Amino acid sequence: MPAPQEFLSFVDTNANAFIKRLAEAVAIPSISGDATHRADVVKMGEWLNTHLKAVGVSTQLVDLGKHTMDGEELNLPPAILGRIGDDKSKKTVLIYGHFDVQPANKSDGWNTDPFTLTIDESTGQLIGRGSSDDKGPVLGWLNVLQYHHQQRKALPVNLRFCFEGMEESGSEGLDDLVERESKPGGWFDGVDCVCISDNYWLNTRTPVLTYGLRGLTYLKVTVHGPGRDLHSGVFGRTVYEPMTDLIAIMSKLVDSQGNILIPGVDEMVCAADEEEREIYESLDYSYKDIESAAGGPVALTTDKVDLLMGRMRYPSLSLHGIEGAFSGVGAKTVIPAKVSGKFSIRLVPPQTPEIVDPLVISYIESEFAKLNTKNTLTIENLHGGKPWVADHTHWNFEAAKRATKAVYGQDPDLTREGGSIPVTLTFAESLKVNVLLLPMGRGDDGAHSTNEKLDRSNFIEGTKLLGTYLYELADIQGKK
Ligand SMILES: NCC(=O)N[C@@H](Cc1c[nH]cn1)C(=O)O
Ligand SMILES: [Zn+2]
Ligand SMILES: [Zn+2]
Repeated sequence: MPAPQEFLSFVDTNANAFIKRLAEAVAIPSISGDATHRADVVKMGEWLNTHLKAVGVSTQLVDLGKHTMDGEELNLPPAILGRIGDDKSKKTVLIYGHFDVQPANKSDGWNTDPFTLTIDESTGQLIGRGSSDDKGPVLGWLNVLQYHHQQRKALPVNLRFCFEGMEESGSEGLDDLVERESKPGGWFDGVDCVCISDNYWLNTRTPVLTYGLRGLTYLKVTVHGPGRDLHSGVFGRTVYEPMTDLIAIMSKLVDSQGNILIPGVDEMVCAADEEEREIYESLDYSYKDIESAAGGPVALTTDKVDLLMGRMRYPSLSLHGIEGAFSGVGAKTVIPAKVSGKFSIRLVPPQTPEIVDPLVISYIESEFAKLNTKNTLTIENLHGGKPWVADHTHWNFEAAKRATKAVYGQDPDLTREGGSIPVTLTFAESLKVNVLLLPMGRGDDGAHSTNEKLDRSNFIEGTKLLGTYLYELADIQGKK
């Protein structure tokens, strides 16, 4: 059953109203990683809940309890469960998305206010934090629902929803909820497949379906010693300096070619053979795509296969920042008393945080011991998640392939994503069904970066894609 022409025309006719709704969502700075914005994450959840109910979805806000962030105890933002349709003759699809965003300040280098959706009429870009990750895709589902509700059309499948407000901060509390609701009689009982729209095309041209995600382990290494910050003229060359020790440690984690220096971590992953390299060779990609998305000529290599494998099938270690270090303007001559280095490792099968963390911790401790310092070291895991790989020959992917061909007139590339959505594996394992990643945005959207954008055409055609996928699912031979 192809998507009705009436649906496709409805999306075109209502495009400006959909963009206006996206602007409302972007205006709520729902930054999950910043305690001062916790009320905004809750507000964003309430906004989404109201909009879901307005298009006929029955919802429930679920309290996920409390957590501690930066030493402060906070209420976790409630998750939203939704359901619409209970027709036993139809497939039941679970949709996941998140309504929290990464931090953003104009001073980071944004050309516009990050929380005011700015429409660049010359390029068609909708610029604002969360436009692509993940408010645009979540609102894409609202757009699909609006058509069916307003035009009194039955959906081709039953839908279940799970939206959370902590994805950018480790999805705390969500695994327990998913495991509980996947049991018989739970909210997700009867789900036949899962669809997540929360990643990106590889480039700006070719739509993709994604069948893998890297896992993550995020670590914080703290070095402290002096009782307070010190004057470097008075104390320099007389005391062990925490920042010097931390930089020594951080510099031994990864080299400038991206090789992970922690013994056993890179070695855990087998090398790709020729047959596997051919899979990457077939993808529409060039080092120029990564350089234009990165905004500079900084690719590690011009070899497309090595670049793609670096992103999709090998682990990577990135240094993110140093808390407690002097970072202001001017030339403060301070010796910081306590500094914390933050870094993460993207993991691929067979790596998990449980396997990799002990290697990292024992390596850092042994390197720290070599420094012969009197300072003290502590290592914490801030959060993590396992990698995930799915069967891309499943009917769930086949439906998405047909939908992509119908909307974009081209076959999608099949990719593994370099990022992480930890709950994906939880869905796959708890429900024992296929999970599909069906991205809306392009590879140069700048998710997590400055000037994040979603192209107007990706929002509008992407909405058509999500709706068309539901019609193709209804049609396809599979369970039900
Ligand atoms: N769009 C998915 C995404 O951006 N996921 C994050 C998850 C995360 C983990 N810790 C902080 N964020 C990612 O960085 O891959
Ligand atoms: Zn996301
Ligand atoms: Zn993200």
